[in-house]
Amino acid sequence: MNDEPTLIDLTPDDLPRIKDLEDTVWFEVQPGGTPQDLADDLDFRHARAAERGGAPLPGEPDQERPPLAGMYSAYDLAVTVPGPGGGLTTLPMDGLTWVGVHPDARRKGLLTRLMRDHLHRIHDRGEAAVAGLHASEAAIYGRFGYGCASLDVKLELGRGSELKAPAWLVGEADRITTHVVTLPTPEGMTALHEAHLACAATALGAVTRPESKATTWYRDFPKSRGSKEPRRLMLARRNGTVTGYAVFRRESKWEDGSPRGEVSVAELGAVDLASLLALARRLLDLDLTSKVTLWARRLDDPLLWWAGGPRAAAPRIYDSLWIRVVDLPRALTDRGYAAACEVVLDVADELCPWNAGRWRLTVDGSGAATCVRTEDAADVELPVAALGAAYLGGRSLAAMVPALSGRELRSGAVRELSRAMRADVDPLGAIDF
Ligand SMILES: CC(=O)SCCNC(=O)CCNC(=O)[C@H](O)C(C)(C)COP(=O)(O)OP(=O)(O)OC[C@H]1O[C@@H](n2cnc3c(N)ncnc32)[C@H](O)[C@@H]1OP(=O)(O)O
Repeated sequence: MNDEPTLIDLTPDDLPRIKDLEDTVWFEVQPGGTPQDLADDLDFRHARAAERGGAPLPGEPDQERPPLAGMYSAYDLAVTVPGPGGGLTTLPMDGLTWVGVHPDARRKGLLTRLMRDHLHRIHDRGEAAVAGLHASEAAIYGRFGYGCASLDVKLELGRGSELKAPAWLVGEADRITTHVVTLPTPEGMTALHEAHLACAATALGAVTRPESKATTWYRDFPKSRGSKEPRRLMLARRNGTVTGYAVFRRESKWEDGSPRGEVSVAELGAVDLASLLALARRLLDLDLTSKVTLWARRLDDPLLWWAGGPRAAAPRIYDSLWIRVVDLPRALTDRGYAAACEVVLDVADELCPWNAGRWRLTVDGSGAATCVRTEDAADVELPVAALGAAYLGGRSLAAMVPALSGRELRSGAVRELSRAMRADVDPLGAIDF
């Protein structure tokens, strides 16, 4: 690389060089893909890049615009978090995506510059108090203050697997009807978005797509999906009202003259257990298939236990949503708590210095909190990443504080905070973004 790259806003005019960078970084080239294909996927309000300086290098075409050395973008998402009194609440989340640094520019601190830019811009905009992401590699984002807040539990069930749900629930599931439509028609995408929002509001950890991307999220690229069918949407209805949905696609396979089709379920949401059961029973009984893979479930998922537990459902576990507290007092007061507590936190946060230092977090008996600056002695020292990891209530701060080089300075304070932040159930894995 020649000169130091300059950070710039990206616009639709940059699509050709965005595609050049993306193809080089990810080497997942879509057959027949064009720069214009990326236009709907990017949110140009958030798309930023590092533009390379200097003259073209030997072998490079002399283009009007220099190549990009790195880029990122983000979506205006929402995430469902613990609310006061055991309820749930949905908050804005700035979802980082499209992070890539050119192979020639890597390990020279460019991602570090881009991350500072991203987090400082979120803070300056003041729209979301937390940021989130899916990591391509687990070792990257802890250093930038993100903590892994939920797991992606992948379940694999054979066709016809028996789901041993209680009899009362089976009776209710029998009264749910399901039907399948093909995506991405405008009607299908509208129905999907409505179901997605309704179900996400009832599921801890669920991430929701922005309105602006609702119709384009699942665009179909027939050339690159190979032998897989287009995505399908299964909707569950009770008395005409949609109560759940699944986004899935099948891949036809045959072995020794027998059908061995595979079903991959990218999203499965339900506002109640009966709808979840009805959708799962239908997905497990699709003709010409032998295996159903369900992504982004949770370890205490009823489906896993109805199916017979870990031995039967072969769970594979990955890190799902990484959360970064960007505006600490807002983030800690926007969510609710399971128990009263009063602790002084001493937070380490180099990248977002406005969060660093001592904060008094006071939670009342209803689970609502205040969080104010204080000069009082700290009860707990902890890195900001620990608050991100505990944010959805799925991970125990008591386990994390010593593991993440935190320290308890008042006996019992970590336990108090840990209990207050915990949720009753595990968070669901987040949708892809
Ligand atoms: C939210 C998302 O979009 S996730 C997608 C992330 N993108 C990718 O994985 C695409 C392929 N990889 C890349 O484009 C690049 O290697 C990136 C973006 C991961 C890293 O960019 P770089 O500019 O090389 O990172 P940078 O030089 O700022 O490194 C900062 C630190 O992170 C470390 N680091 C960077 N990438 C990795 C990694 N993959 N694994 C472990 N450590 C890493 C560096 O060693 C460095 O550590 P140090 O501060 O102790 O020296």
